[in-house]
Amino acid sequence: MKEGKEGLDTKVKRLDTAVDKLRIKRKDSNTLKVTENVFDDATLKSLYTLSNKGIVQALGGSISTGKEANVFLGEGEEHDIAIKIYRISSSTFRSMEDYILGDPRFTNIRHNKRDIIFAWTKKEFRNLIRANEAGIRVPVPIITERNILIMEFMGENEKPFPALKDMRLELEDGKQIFETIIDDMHKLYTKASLVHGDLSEYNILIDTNDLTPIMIDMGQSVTLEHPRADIFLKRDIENILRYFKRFKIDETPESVYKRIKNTGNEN
Ligand SMILES: Nc1ncnc2c1ncn2[C@@H]1O[C@H](COP(=O)(O)OP(=O)(O)OP(=O)(O)O)[C@@H](O)[C@H]1O
Repeated sequence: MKEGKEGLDTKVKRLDTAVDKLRIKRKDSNTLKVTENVFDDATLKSLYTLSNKGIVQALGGSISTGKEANVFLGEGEEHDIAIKIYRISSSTFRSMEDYILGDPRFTNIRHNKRDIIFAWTKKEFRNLIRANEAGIRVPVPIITERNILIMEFMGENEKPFPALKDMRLELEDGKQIFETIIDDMHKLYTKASLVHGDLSEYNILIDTNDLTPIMIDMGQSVTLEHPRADIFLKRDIENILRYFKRFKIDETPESVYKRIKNTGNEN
């Protein structure tokens, strides 16, 4: 039966099947209980679509409940995946609107909450693609379906890598991570033409095998044409320098700003 033409009963039955399917397969018995408010009908339907496509094989435990989104572990076609679900009931969508409206990639968005959240999800997907193509370590995005973003799971044995804020680092390791982050910010600016916009020790995970920093949470990242791109860049720099002060970094906001924008010494 064609979608849109089915009766309410059929629809509800289909959603029930979706819940059952996910329930049977889910690994963590608390997942649905903890997160009932995430799984509204529309979101369940999207999960069901992703499950039918084989992209989500199973829904795992909750990794995080953030201000706007929940992140779950999932089983993908070949590897573990991270499933980021923006809550339709998110209360911060006004600020989302500010970031979307200054972005020339999203000029035709209708100004209702749902459309803004779907656009936001796509925006994070596209930003991750651009960052990945610029050679920055980010979760490789796989697909979006309305308010759901599926991406590479950054972690091991079903445990996400720790955030930078939770690492205890030796001085030399801290210095090395700082250098990589500035390099990444430079690549993001000059190659991907993006500014992260919310960069801090909270939105950088650390691969514990080789201490590579991994940038995450790129929904709010903006293109350089955005009227506030430069303000966001300066704020990102301030955040990073504030955190890395403890590693006796010999840089100022001005010197880092120059390094990030410098296009002169590319090989
Ligand atoms: N691809 C991923 N692989 C593993 N863990 C992830 C991934 N993406 C996000 N996480 C985990 O989920 C947490 C929240 O992710 P993210 O910052 O993208 O969501 P958020 O809802 O914007 O969070 P917040 O509101 O706290 O800023 C991260 O700190 C990290 O622990």
